[in-house]
Amino acid sequence: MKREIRTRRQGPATLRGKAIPPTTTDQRLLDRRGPTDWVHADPWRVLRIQAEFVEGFGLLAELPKAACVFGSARTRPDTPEYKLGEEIGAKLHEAGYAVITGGGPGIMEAANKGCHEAGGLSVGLGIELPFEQSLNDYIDIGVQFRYFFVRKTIFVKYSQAFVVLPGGFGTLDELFEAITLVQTGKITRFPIVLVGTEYWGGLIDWMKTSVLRAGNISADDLDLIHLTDDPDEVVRVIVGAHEEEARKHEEKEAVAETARRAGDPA
Ligand SMILES: C/C(=C\CNc1ncnc2c1ncn2[C@@H]1O[C@H](COP(=O)(O)O)[C@@H](O)[C@H]1O)CO
Repeated sequence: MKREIRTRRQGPATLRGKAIPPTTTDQRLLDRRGPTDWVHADPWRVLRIQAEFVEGFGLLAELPKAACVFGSARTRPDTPEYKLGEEIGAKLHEAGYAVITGGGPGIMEAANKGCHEAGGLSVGLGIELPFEQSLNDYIDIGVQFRYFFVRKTIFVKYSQAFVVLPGGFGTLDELFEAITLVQTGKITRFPIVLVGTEYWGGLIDWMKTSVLRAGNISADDLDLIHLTDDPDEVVRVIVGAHEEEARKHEEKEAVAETARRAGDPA
């Protein structure tokens, strides 16, 4: 007579006899008792990080072409910089771009406002900070991130240009990240426009007199940055760079097509 062996199937695994645990996977999932310190452990964080990427990619996958606008979180609405941010937001929309910002106050709010009120698509990628802060009121699509580095990836992935108005450490961080990505060829088709000749002039001069002179960058690297005060010029630089890139792309495609035909006797 055949011996009856206690068997448990657990996903793809088969467990028999003493290998069978006292509870099922579902029981363990649904039972709230037990330690909770795993919530603060790195493997669980990795899943949260993954979830932020999934959320961001999913929400923005169908975003049309877009430009990021960066600048100080502290700029007040009654300042010329705020007005400039609004104007740039509106003009980017008129040129066919969605506007992406960090979703906060100051220049971010100004650019979102300009774009939104002009009828454009205004996006805010917020960040969880030690103090309570909600997304500004002029955002059509918003995401709140836990992790700065995930948010930065999303800024770069879903925009085709960076516009940088006067700002502090956060703005400088975003500016230099963008320059580094373009300089190292990690991103292409990516105009970077600094707005505010008086504010940024000193930094550009220092790059020329110190950084370039020391040989730490090349003269070409400085060409990656455009500097202006004029919102129309901001848009002209971006549109011009993208048209030039599209032309180059078409040329390349035409050369490839000719080569394909030449190698194809049909
Ligand atoms: C300090 C204040 C609010 C901070 N809130 C922010 N919300 C969203 N994004 C922010 C915030 N602060 C910085 N950032 C990011 O950095 C850039 C601005 O930094 P800066 O140091 O002010 O130049 C900005 O582009 C954001 O992406 C006051 O209420």
